[in-house]
Amino acid sequence: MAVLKLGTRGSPLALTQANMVADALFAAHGVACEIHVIKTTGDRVQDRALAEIGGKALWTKELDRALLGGEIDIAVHSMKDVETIRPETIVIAAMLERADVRDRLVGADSLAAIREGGVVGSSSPRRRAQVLRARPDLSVVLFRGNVDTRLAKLAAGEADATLLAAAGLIRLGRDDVGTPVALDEMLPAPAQGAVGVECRADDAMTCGLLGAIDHTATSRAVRCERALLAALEATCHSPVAALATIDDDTVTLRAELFSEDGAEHVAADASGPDGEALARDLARALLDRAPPAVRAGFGG
Ligand SMILES: NCc1[nH]cc(CCC(=O)O)c1CC(=O)O
Repeated sequence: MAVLKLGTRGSPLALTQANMVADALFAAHGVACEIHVIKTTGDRVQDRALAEIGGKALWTKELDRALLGGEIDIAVHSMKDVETIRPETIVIAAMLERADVRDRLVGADSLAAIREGGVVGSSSPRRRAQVLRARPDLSVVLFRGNVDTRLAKLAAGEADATLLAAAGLIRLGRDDVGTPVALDEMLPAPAQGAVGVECRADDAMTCGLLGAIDHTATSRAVRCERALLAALEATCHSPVAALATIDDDTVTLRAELFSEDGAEHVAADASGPDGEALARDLARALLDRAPPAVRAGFGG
């Protein structure tokens, strides 16, 4: 194998993550990667909520096509942006070790410190519901674009505060930005902080190379969180937070579902040896207890 053709989106965060994968492959096998930047629909459309224009497939469709067409050998994604159901011809063959899973609040030291009636910028249904749950007096306005675009909107006064994933900020060397929000206050999005690498299902050699850079605990946790999304039939509109942690052979999954306006929620947690079975059971328990306004966000 001369070089592996690595496909990625072109945002600064995507490129940083692509280079992390290239470095890991070089360290493990001495294999070099050639980085191919692929523009996705999600990168082009910046003025509407993701959920409104077609969901997470906006980030993956073009990379899937390049992968299946042989233009690239591997595709690197933020796992948070990868749809729950993937084509059978593509496998998620590795995940890098997960970074800080928390959200960071930028513009205020805590949600409680935001001025009465203030404005938070976010386009995530989960963050919106969590913010409104904690502070029903706030309003949440649409904020999209990459990390720098969002910080520029904040600096321009379009909102009093915004929320960003700590993982993205840390990987961009912006660890100085914002204050981490405690997990008890704000559970993250499923798969937040994890970088995944996909290859063609029939490309055994590349699957093998990727297997060697897989961080097992991260993969187990993220697969559990993704199994929860599948069992909930969550879409990109669904306000859902979840975090799986691994302790020896035991997976612990915490999850919370919200109504769109954050006024209602259900939360639950469970532990067991089989993360995916655990996720299915927890999904059923959550949906059984969910009031109609929460239930409305799930089930297709
Ligand atoms: N939806 C955008 C997105 N996808 C992944 C990250 C950050 C990195 C990660 O969570 O792995 C972000 C930005 C954000 O939420 O602040």
